[in-house]
This record gives sequence, C-alpha cells and structure tokens, in this order.
Amino acid sequence: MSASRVVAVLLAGGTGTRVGHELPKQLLEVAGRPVIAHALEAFQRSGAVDEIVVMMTPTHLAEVQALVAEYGFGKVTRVLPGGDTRTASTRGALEVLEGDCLVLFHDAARPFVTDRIIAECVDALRGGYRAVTTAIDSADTIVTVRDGLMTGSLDRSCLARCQTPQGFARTALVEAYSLADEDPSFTATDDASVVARYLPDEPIGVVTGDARNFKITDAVDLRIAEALSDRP
Ligand SMILES: Nc1ccn([C@@H]2O[C@H](COP(=O)(O)OP(=O)(O)OP(=O)(O)O)[C@@H](O)[C@H]2O)c(=O)n1
Ligand SMILES: C[C@](O)(CO)[C@H](O)COP(=O)(O)O
Repeated sequence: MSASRVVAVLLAGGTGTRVGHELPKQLLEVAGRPVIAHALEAFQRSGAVDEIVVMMTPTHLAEVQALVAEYGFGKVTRVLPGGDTRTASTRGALEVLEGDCLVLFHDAARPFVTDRIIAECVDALRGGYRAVTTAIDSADTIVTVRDGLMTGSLDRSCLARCQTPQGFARTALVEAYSLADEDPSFTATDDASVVARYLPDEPIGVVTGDARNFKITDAVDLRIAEALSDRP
C-alpha cells in the first residue's frame, strides 16, 4: 500500500440551472444545512481523506469560506473559483495539486455520499488502480433516441450509472487531460470517462455506489433529499 496523501476535490462550480433557484443548488438548504455542507462533512469525517479543496462558483466563494469556518471543516485548505464547465473545474483543481497524491473528485451536489464509498475508492487506489469510479446498476432499460424516435436499446447487463467520487492517481488524470487538450472534439460529463477515452489501456476500478448518493439535479431532487435526510 502506498502512503500518498489523499485530497478530496469538491466540484461546486456550477450554477444549478436545472434546479432553477437564484442561489447555486449546492448552497440551498437540505435538513437545515447547505447541500455542500453535507458532502464536506462526509469527507471531513473520513479517516481516508487528508485534505479537501473546493472548486466553487466564482461569484459565491465567500459563502463557502464562511460555512467552512462555521462548521469547522479543518481539512479544507483552499476554496478556489471553478471553471465554466465541470471539466474546467477539474482542470483548475489539477493545476494546484502537486506530487504523487491520490485525488477524489466529488460532486458537491451529491450530499449523501457514504463513508463506505469514500473508503472503498481510496482502498482501490491504494491497491493499485490509477483510476476508479463509483457506479450503480441501472434499474431502467437504456435506449438510444434520435430526433424524438427510439432507435435501439443497450444491453443493460454491461451498463452502470456513474456516481462520484471518482478517484485517480493525480498523474494519471493529468496525463489523460493532456491528451484531451489535443482533441478538438473533446467533451466529457465526468472525469473517469476522460481516462477511459484517452488512456484506454488503464484499468478503471468500479466501487459499488448507493441509491442515496444521488445527484441533486432537478427541483424535485431537493424534496427527495429532504425526505431522505429524515430516514438514514
Ligand atoms: N462549471 C461547473 C459546472 C458544474 N460543476 C459541479 O459539478 C457537479 C455536477 O454538475 P451539475 O449537476 O450539472 O451542476 P450544475 O452545473 O450546477 O447544474 P446545471 O447543469 O443544472 O446548471 C456539481 O456539483 C457542480 O457544482 C463544477 O464544479 N463546475
Ligand atoms: C459526474 C456525474 O455526476 C456522473 O454521473 C455526471 O456525469 C455529472 O453530470 P452533470 O450534467 O454535470 O450533472
């Protein structure tokens, strides 16, 4: 097992357009505290994590700095402005991280990440994987749609729905993003897919996720989160 330090990066640079509030969704309250505070609490509590960096919507850095102080999240070393896209926020974090650290990227919009998931992601990296994603089975059949018409369906036995954290040896993710820089058609909605695409020989471990670790995406998800927080 390597002794590399583990940095959790909370990706909180979005504005939450689909939720539709004026405040970014990660600052909206669920069970009496901001969504991002729930996620921060999990990484603060985890014995597997040494340091936390937050990539926040540039216009709302002060709110996060204030809540870090209020809740005493002592592992948070930096609250930095996120980029225009999720991957730009990831790149921003990679620019400030150094050395052979292990990095867990987590959506601040997933408040109910569990201790087990965090620990298993770190174990997988310490066990030798240079990339790992959290994922759960899909209960739904996934189909392809074009121009409003269903064009086919995918074999569900080899599909999974990605959650976060996604973890990496820092150097592996830097390498993948450097190759992505040379691709004019680059787009991605998560980080593990960047490794899958640009470092195809790199095995990517899969940690079993949890239905509670869902992403607050639409307004209804705030109500679901509120209900779940009453029933652990
Ligand atoms: N420029 C961005 C965009 C998103 N994120 C973060 O990535 C996670 C997943 O993104 P998403 O759910 O799409 O959040 P938003 O971009 O805020 O939502 P929307 O797409 O509805 O605007 C969130 O924690 C979000 O804050 C980020 O760090 N930087
Ligand atoms: C990273 C992610 O949460 C994995 O499911 C997802 O891809 C983020 O997508 P979003 O459109 O930025 O919410």
